[in-house]
Amino acid sequence: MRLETVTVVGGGAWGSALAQAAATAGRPVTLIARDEKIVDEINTRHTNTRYLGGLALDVRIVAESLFVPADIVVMAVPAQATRQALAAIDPEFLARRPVVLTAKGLETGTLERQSEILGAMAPLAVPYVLSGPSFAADVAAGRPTAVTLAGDGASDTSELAAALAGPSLRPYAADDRVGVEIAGALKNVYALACGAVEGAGLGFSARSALMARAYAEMARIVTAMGGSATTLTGLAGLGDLTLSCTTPQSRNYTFGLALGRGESTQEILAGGAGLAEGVATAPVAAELAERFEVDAPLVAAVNQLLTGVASITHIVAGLMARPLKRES
Ligand SMILES: NC(=O)C1=CN([C@@H]2O[C@H](COP(=O)(O)OP(=O)(O)OC[C@H]3O[C@@H](n4cnc5c(N)ncnc54)[C@H](OP(=O)(O)O)[C@@H]3O)[C@@H](O)[C@H]2O)C=CC1
Ligand SMILES: O=C(CO)COP(=O)(O)O
Repeated sequence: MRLETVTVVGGGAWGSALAQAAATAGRPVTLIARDEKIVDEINTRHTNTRYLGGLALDVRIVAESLFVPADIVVMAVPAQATRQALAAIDPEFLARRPVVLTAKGLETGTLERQSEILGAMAPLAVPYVLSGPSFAADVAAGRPTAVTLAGDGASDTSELAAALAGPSLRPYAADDRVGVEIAGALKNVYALACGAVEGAGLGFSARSALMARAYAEMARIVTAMGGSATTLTGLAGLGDLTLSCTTPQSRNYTFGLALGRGESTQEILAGGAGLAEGVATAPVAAELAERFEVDAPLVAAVNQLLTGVASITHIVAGLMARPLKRES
């Protein structure tokens, strides 16, 4: 199959960064942004100041407001917007083509993963998931990043990985699409928790303990949902959990910092916080954990914090008082 041209759907930070990676690797790339002002700015000034500040974008990136078919389609809108963005694309343009899903979240209401949404909206598309430790600012600036690109084992992911690779973006091919999708969504929930621990001044020992227990919880959820725990040892699991749980460069971590300092979810949202996918994903993850009968106290704790039913002091005391058990 020819894998030369790329269309990236989503004119935000991540879509622009992925378009930049494709362009600097010499691939013809079109970036689809729904905001005409952003389309115009990218085409004329070669910047996307709203989402990437003054960073210079590759002049070869062509921005459009309407979908342009390509050999590879990359979806890079927020997880809750993927269904709507796909609805604007004729499914025939996606049929039998690789569609790379990059949003890290689970859909409210349906509880669906991104590939399930794609399956409903464009059943003949060939779904892949790209995830891992990769801030848009780093990818766009050409700093070295490595990610997991997962198919379902039925298709040749290595060929697609080669078609997406560039000097600063190194995709590793994998087959556990479910594991990668769940890991990417859950790390945002745990990043909220880790930010809250720092915001409440509970110390880095607590944060590291939380990360390790989050990893164990993630493994229980992933395996219950049909993914592999081994996937979590890689970039999309340990790699992204480590990145997002340790720095305020993560929007989820920053949202958690504010929660830990005592601000409510509503106050933080009203203050114009950047996209924090974990906020919408946390209740979905709790529902899925219940459906798959998985013990997920940390997902539950994040939901308590987000809804404001308990203070962080109370929540942490509850976690510390859980019955002692063997580590697993
Ligand atoms: N930023 C990052 O470092 C990374 C982000 N991701 C993931 O990528 C996804 C997108 O994040 P990111 O780009 O950072 O988010 P941003 O908030 O930077 O950008 C979101 C973009 O999506 C557009 N959009 C929103 N709703 C729709 C819609 N219904 N139809 C079409 N376009 C829409 C927005 O348009 P408008 O400007 O008009 O509102 C905006 O261009 C998230 O799931 C995130 O977890 C993954 C790895 C890294
Ligand atoms: O997923 C990311 C880095 O891998 C980006 O994290 P945030 O969405 O929390 O900023």
